[in-house]
Amino acid sequence: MSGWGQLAEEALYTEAPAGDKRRAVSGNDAGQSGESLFGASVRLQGVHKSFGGKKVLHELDLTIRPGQFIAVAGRSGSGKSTLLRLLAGLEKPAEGRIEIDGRPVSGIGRDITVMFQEARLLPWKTVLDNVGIGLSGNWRPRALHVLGQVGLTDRAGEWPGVLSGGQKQRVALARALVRQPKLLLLDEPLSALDALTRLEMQQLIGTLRQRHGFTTVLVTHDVSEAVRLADRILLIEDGKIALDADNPAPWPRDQANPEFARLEKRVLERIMQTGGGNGR
Ligand SMILES: Nc1ncnc2c1ncn2[C@@H]1O[C@H](COP(=O)(O)OP(=O)(O)OP(=O)(O)O)[C@@H](O)[C@H]1O
Repeated sequence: MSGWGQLAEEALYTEAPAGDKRRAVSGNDAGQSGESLFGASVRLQGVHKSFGGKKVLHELDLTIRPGQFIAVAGRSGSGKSTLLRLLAGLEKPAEGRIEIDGRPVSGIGRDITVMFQEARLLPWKTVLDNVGIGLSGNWRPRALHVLGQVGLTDRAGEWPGVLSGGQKQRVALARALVRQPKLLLLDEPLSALDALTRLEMQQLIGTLRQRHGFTTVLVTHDVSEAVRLADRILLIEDGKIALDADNPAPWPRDQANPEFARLEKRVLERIMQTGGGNGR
């Protein structure tokens, strides 16, 4: 996974402008189909991205409906994080257009928040203050409300150092959600967690997404995670979308559901077929 750098860190903590008409954090937008009046629409047209002459993404066309949950899978080095960084405005495409709600990408902080593999909490701030980093005005009731949604109300006054890895990621999730994003970008946020904590976090993210209706793009190596969480799964290989599959299984998704197993098998087989064509 590539680093997001200082720019991302600073932008992550920037508050949405005053008067911005955000849906209340207790809103309920996303239906079973993932359609939402609140989530951002995303459109990529003819996107090319190279590093040092090496094509990473090319001729990428993609439309994401408001409120849809997309998982991006693929072999290591296939360009998943690059796609996420392009959506966040942290990288510019060499060619092509990327629009969020019909406007060119303007960066993290306003409508877009991100969650990384590491929670990136400030150790000298309490849990509550970490959630509220960069916010001004009367943010505490809102931050406490969101901490309640991730099950950490009673830890609000503690230091991050005493939390478990899963609890730290819950704080990071609260910090992302308190900004009421229209687009949530998840760059393998659960990959460092143990299996049980990971399952609990998947459930939490899926439930909160259903409740709030934000559009979500999750980069993951874990095909089960992709099928459990996403309405639609993209597989990137050789800079292109090698598979674009809708998930027929209804939320909450049960691994025992035959549709779940069929889709998981299909994605895994496709990954095996691709054979690491990028040579990485
Ligand atoms: N800033 C950069 N400068 C040069 N090359 C880069 C840069 N960012 C990414 N790359 C290269 O682009 C390719 C795709 O990287 P990317 O991080 O998008 O892959 P990924 O699919 O997210 O990989 P992983 O699953 O291992 O995290 C890799 O070959 C990587 O080395």
